[in-house]
Amino acid sequence: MPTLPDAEALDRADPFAEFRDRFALPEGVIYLDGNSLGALPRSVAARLEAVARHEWGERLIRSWNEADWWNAPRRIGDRIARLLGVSDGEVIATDSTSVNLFKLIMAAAGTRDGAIIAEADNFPTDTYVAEEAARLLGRPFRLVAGSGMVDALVADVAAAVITQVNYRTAARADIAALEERARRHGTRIVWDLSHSIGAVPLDLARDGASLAVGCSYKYLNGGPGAPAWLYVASALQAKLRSPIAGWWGHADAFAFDGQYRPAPDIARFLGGTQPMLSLLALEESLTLFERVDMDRLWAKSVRLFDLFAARIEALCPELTILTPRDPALRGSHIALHHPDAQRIITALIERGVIGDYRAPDIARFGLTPLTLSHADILYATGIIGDVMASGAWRDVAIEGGRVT
Ligand SMILES: Cc1ncc(COP(=O)(O)O)c(C=O)c1O
Ligand SMILES: Nc1c(O)cccc1C(=O)C[C@H](N)C(=O)O
Repeated sequence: MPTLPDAEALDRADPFAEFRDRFALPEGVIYLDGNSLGALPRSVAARLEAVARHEWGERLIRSWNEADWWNAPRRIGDRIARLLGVSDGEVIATDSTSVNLFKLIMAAAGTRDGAIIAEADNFPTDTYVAEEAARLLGRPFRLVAGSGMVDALVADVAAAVITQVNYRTAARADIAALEERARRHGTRIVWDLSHSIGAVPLDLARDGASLAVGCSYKYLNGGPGAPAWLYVASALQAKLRSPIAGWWGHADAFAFDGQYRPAPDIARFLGGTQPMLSLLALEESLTLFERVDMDRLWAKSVRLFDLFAARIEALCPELTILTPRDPALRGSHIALHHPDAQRIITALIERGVIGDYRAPDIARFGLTPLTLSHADILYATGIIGDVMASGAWRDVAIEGGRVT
């Protein structure tokens, strides 16, 4: 079993060690939930203060032009595009993931007849939105097990919603293989990359993906409720129509034209006025990624996972690792099965190890390479081992409350 000297040796060779100080993490906490809400980058707090006091407080409405607020969704989209492996002008930062899913499913399914399908084991918002889109369009709707998606991409399917990294198990789908199959049948896939972006290396252009959405408050550290993003490959942009025709998506917004004409480009997927404070917080957090090589970041995630998994296997025979062991088949969190996962997570949070619980029986731990050291994993797994060996979790009262 790996021990502290092993972890310290890995920390000495860690190319991302300097990033930890860029985050404002509280003392006495090992934060293993960056896959749900990313930690606060110190520079984001400073930027928010400057934007509020100066750009809003002093420059007032002039900041739409002077501080280029108006172009923030595109500007931030271009930064996100680099993490997706696509080009400038193909991504826009806006709305929530749920709203962006709605826009892209309606747009994609609107180009041809056919059913809408979604994964039965996906994060519920994806299935809710897909089913409602099918109802609005009068199309058949089918739920498919994630593992059955390849076979489900058949000729009568207009659009499929697929999440690359599953929110519970972290199992990772093969974008290139699914796109290849979808192309053969003229089906469009809307990818949800909420648990992928900023965690696993992505190359959507190479893999043939043309539509995607995702969150910014997880591995991108954009803050609670940070604006999400959407990607539409440039070749498709003029062919797809957003179901939300708002003035920010108009070809000439300041003409205040009575007739809606969608912008010719990615801006047609904007609705109304965008949340500037949140967008600029996200813009600031993305500066962290400017100097991050995603392959190297992923290599650190793999080291953190291997360390975590080896220690859990040695210390906690009652916990079963649900996440695939092959790095090519998973994302950057680890899921452990136990019938009393909620009590265990609550006991760990009381001891400063913050992970989360997903009903009914999964304990989830995010392995975010920018904020975690290998020694953190050593200490955290040591505490998990103590809680399991002592049975301390059995005394935890669950009072109808939820653990997010
Ligand atoms: C796969 C996936 N999609 C979407 C969401 C959330 O969407 P929204 O930002 O609209 O709440 C989450 C997590 O909250 C998620 O895990
Ligand atoms: N988006 C969240 C929220 O608004 C409240 C609590 C948690 C979340 C999450 O991000 C959940 C997360 N997508 C998950 O993977 O379970």
